Amino acid sequence: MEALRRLALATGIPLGMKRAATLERELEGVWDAPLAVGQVSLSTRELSIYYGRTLAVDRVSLEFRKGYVTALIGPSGSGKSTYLRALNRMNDTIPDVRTEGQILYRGVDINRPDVDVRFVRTRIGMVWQRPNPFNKSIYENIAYALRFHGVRDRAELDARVEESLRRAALWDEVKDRLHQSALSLSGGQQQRLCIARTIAVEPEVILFDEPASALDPISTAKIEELLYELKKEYTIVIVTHNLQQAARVSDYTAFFLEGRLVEFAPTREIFTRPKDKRTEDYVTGRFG
Ligand SMILES: Nc1ncnc2c1ncn2[C@@H]1O[C@H](COP(=O)(O)OP(=O)(O)OP(=O)(O)O)[C@@H](O)[C@H]1O
Repeated sequence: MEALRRLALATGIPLGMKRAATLERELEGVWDAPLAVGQVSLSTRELSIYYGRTLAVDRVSLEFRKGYVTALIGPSGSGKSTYLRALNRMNDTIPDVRTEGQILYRGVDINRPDVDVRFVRTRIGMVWQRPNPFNKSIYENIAYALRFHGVRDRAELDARVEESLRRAALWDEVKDRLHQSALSLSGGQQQRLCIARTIAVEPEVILFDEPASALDPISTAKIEELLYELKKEYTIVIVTHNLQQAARVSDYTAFFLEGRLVEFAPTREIFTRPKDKRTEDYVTGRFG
């Protein structure tokens, strides 16, 4: 039970959840249909999020497309992380949070109480700021998540562990030490292992909450290269404080200020000819 509790904390997959399957039924034949690059996989309409009575995100509407990285930027406290966490219902784990408006995954609203958040989090994965591997072997970090999702066959487990590690650009560094503790890896390797663990359950969208802010420059560069590779197959949303990083890795940028979305545009436009004076002041370092 303790192990399951830890898995729930690390992956956001809640315990003891009855599989309501409402969402799976609604999305039958839809969620696993291939999505072309450029199609919207996730969006929000007028999404507002309150902590108690405090409004942290104010009526934000945005669209996230397959094959692209969207960066969420803005000063501290502008609501980026709160918004990101809402996208796979991770705020449900925080007491007193209220979310209004729609979160549409392939056009179906997942911001409803009858939705199985476990299914949501399988489709929409999350990578946290600090690498959080389990205190288990490298292999088990991934196999464990797969078993939780019903994969039992040893050959299939081996193949999916290898494929996930390859996609996370970690295989060559760990293939000879798969059964060593994940905690023996460097911080950057641990973060790529967490990415491999997220990829293993085959999500469509990956949410990154400042994935490189705890890493050294070389590890950061590896994560950025990886984002470039991953975006070919996924829809990626990343919160970053690092404006150069947003400019390097993202295709679209959303600028948040005081809980509101000020501007959303192709990254190049946000950084070279923003429409809003506040965006310009922020990206040129006049505040924040
Ligand atoms: N668990 C919480 N309980 C109460 N208020 C919270 C909680 N988390 C965030 N807030 C508040 O919500 C607002 C938005 O915070 P959030 O962390 O989403 O902003 P952010 O833009 O991601 O900031 P940072 O870049 O510093 O992480 C802030 O006013 C913050 O104090």
